[in-house]
Amino acid sequence: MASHLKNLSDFSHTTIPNGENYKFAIAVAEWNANITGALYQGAYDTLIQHGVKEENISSFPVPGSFELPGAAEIILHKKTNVDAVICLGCVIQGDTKHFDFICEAVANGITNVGIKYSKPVIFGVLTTNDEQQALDRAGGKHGNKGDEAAITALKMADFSATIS
Ligand SMILES: Nc1c(NC[C@H](O)[C@H](O)[C@H](O)CO)[nH]c(=O)[nH]c1=O
Ligand SMILES: CC(=O)[C@@H](O)COP(=O)(O)O
Repeated sequence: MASHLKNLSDFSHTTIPNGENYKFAIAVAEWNANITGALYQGAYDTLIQHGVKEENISSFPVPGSFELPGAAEIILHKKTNVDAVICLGCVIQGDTKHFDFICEAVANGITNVGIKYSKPVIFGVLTTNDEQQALDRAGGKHGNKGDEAAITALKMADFSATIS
C-alpha cells in the first residue's frame, strides 16, 4: 500500500511485542541529516515506548546510506548479542543516475547481511523524488518511516526469538 494511503506511524499496539528482553542497533546515515535525525528519533522513541531499555539500544552514525549494509555487517560480526539492526537513511533523487545505484546497492546489501547472519536487518531508508516527499515520511503527513522500522524490528526480533 502506498505511503499516501496509510500512516507509517499507525499501528495496532496490541500486536506489537514487548521489547524488554531484546537488544537493538541503529545505524543511521548522516546524509540529509535533517531527515535521518527525525527517522532516528522516531525509531528510538518507538523502541522505548514498547519496553526496550535505553542501555539495550546502540547507535552508529555512518556517512551515507551506501555505508549502511557495511555497518550492519560490522555490527553483527562484532556485537553477537544484538537481536536486530535498524538501518536508517534518506536517498533523494539528484540530477544523475547515482540515486539508482545507491538505492539498489543499499536494498540488496541490507537484505544480504540479514540473510548472512540470520538476524533481522531492517530497511528504514527513504528513497524519494524530492525533499518534500522525505519530510512527509519523517514525521510529516505520512508519519515516520523510523517508527515503522522500529515496529518491524520488534516484531522480527520476537519472531526470531520464539520460532523453535
Ligand atoms: N546522495 C545521497 C547519498 N550519497 C552518498 C552515499 O551514500 C555514500 O556515502 C557515498 O557514495 C560514499 O560511499 N547518500 C545518502 O544517504 N543520501 C543521498 O541522497
Ligand atoms: C542520491 C545521490 O547521490 C544524489 O543526491 C546525488 O546528486 P546528483 O545525482 O545530482 O549528483
